[in-house]
Amino acid sequence: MTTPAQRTRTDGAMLVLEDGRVFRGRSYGAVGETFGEAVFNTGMTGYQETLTDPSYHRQVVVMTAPHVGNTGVNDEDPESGRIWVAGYVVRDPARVPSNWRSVRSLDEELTAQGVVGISGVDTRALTRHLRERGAMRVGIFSGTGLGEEAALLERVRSAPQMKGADLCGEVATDAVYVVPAQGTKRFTVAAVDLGIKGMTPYRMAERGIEVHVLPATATLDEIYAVAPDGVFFSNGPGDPATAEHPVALMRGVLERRTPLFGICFGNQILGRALGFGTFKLKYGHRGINQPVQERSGGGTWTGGKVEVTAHNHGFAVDAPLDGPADTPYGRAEVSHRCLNDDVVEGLRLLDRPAFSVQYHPEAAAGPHDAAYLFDRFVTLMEGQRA
Ligand SMILES: NC(=O)CC[C@H](N)C(=O)O
Repeated sequence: MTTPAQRTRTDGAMLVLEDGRVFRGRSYGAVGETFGEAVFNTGMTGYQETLTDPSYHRQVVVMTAPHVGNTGVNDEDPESGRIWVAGYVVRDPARVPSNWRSVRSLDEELTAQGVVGISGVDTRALTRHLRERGAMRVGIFSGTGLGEEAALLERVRSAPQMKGADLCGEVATDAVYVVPAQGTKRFTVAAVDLGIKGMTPYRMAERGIEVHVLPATATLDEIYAVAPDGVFFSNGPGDPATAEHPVALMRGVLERRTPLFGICFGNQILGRALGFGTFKLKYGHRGINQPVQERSGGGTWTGGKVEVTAHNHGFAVDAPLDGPADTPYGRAEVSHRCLNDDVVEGLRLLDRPAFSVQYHPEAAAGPHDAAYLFDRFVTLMEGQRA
């Protein structure tokens, strides 16, 4: 393997999109080749959290922020034990990282983890292309992987699609683990790991919740064996239309009327459990400054407040924005919508203790506008005890 120090900055790399558009740049991270779905992330900060978010499994992430790697890599910020993105595209990588927590450069980290990237790409032009044409398959090639454009294009076109991909089983834990409550334990939550980010159990733990993280293949009996006050369904990669087992599990939880909270993939699973469809967005939402409005009112629901939120989703729920709909589990309404494009960003049951959001209240790196959703989950569990 070529180390970043050995490599000359002129080592060429090529990015080939499924529709035939090609971008040339320099090798960044590991040398070799990789395939995935090309998506763009508009966050100006949080590249470590992005890289290690399991929901990015099989995606090649294009950063719109022009300088990436400025603060290097530390051992505290990862959302999981490894980098999950399939490939990484940046414009201008930091040559000298600078931060008091930095232990190595991002280039070194990508290389050590075998993640193939490309730098020196006009990421603005690439992002505009993806916005116009939609997310699509892509390949990055460097070193001996560089070859005839036509042959490379052929290989990109034979890579798997994100639509129809069933990926939770590839990223979720195999064994149960427990994240202890901080301070006095108040509640027990069973969290179904569909690709959970490390910050999520932490946000619950700091509210006195002991979190039992269960594999995506867990059964309803295994969930109830921990005597949960609430059940949580996490974020995760792939197409929610394939997630038959999580949908069946969630229906079991809804039938028992156990307080339920879902994030991102968990919101899509709730949509499906209620009988709504899901669909693929043209290019998705990925960034940390998306405006979302809470539509639901009453109690702790604000009926109009706008929050700035972190997103990473390429699919969405198809549910009616105009008022509650009847479902097998009572009335359900769209609780939140994205102000950019009216995409459903949250669901709420009116007759059972269950809600979910499409975005990320655990939000590392920030913003923390939506942290109240964890308090709302606590309130549901308190209500069930009363
Ligand atoms: N972060 C997530 O949970 C993503 C959910 C789903 N894989 C999507 O892309 O929409």
